Amino acid sequence: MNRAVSSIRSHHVARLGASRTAAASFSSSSSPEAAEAWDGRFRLHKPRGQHLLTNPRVLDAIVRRAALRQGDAVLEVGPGTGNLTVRLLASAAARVSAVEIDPRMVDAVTARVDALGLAHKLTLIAGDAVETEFPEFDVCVANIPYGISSPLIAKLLFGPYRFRAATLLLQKEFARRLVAAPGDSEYNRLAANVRMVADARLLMDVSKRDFVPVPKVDSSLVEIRPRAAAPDVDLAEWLAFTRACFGQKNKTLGAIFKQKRKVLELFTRSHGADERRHSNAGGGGGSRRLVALGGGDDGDIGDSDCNGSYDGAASFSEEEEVTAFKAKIAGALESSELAGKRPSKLSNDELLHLLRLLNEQGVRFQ
Ligand SMILES: C[S@@+](CC[C@H](N)C(=O)[O-])C[C@H]1O[C@@H](n2cnc3c(N)ncnc32)[C@H](O)[C@@H]1O
Repeated sequence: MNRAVSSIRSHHVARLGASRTAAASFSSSSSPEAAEAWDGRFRLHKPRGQHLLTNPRVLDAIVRRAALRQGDAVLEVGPGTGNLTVRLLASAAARVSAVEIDPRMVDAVTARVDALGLAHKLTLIAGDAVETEFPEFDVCVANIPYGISSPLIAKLLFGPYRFRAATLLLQKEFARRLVAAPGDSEYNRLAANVRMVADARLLMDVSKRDFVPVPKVDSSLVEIRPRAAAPDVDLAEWLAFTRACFGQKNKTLGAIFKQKRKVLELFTRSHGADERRHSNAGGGGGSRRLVALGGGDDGDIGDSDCNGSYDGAASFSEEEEVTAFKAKIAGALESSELAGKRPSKLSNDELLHLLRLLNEQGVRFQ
């Protein structure tokens, strides 16, 4: 979110009559499939996730499942040549803002929307959706490049945005991990973090044959609804805690938090956090960290099981302190009765209970 928006093009040129004619031509019953087909006018870049969704019935279904309301402001990420964009523009939505990284796609969607007389409803933002500040929106509807799924969802859910729902087409396996519940074989940090702030559900599966060029993977449409009330936890602390827990999700929590390296890492961090808290007294540092997480950070909320690395070592004089610190961690685990449990089997309430006990003992993750 730190980088400036590279350019914004707003179009206010069309007449309403032209929009109505255009709107009529997007329903699958009246539009020939050729309207969505790719004519090969330039090379599509697979590393940019440029797989265009060309099945009009699937495109119509996505807009239907998004349940747009009269007057909605819609955010689309990666409009490509505009197959979804034109349907969003023809819906009840008042306006669509679309963020596209590839200038060739920006030109393609601009020309198409101009020709349909719908440009007055579209704001096209040329830039990287992970870095670019989004305008206000009510709903996000997008067939996104799958490579940015995790940072984009982190930005939507842990950034400053307030919106009703995001209806996103995602890689099928990623979608399954996103909606997994505690105890499911796919349950993971991503799902735990999303569950903390939102409800996520699968809407439908989409075959890879509905895209051009055909990708290696199938897709699923997912709806993510942020909860109205913010959870009663410092989210930056929670995200750092789940990183520690799920880094080795097949180990028990007792085994994870007994490791010398982990204890030393937490010891150093907790002492650093104490110093930061004292120097920041009354400063509201938690929320500032969260804003950074929305885009300036690595945006990771758990799609990769990564272990934090730590290269520090305790000096002799610290050894006793570290031993006492280790005992505090063990004490918190014991009173939670979760030492023998794997994080992937636990609900967020159980994990949150453990985090609170650890925090009470002065153990900090952020
Ligand atoms: C999967 S295609 C979807 C195209 C179109 N929405 C459709 O359904 O046919 C993803 C689009 O996102 C664009 N894109 C890739 N990375 C992006 C990023 N970081 N920010 C914004 N757009 C990006 C690609 O150029 C491409 O147009």
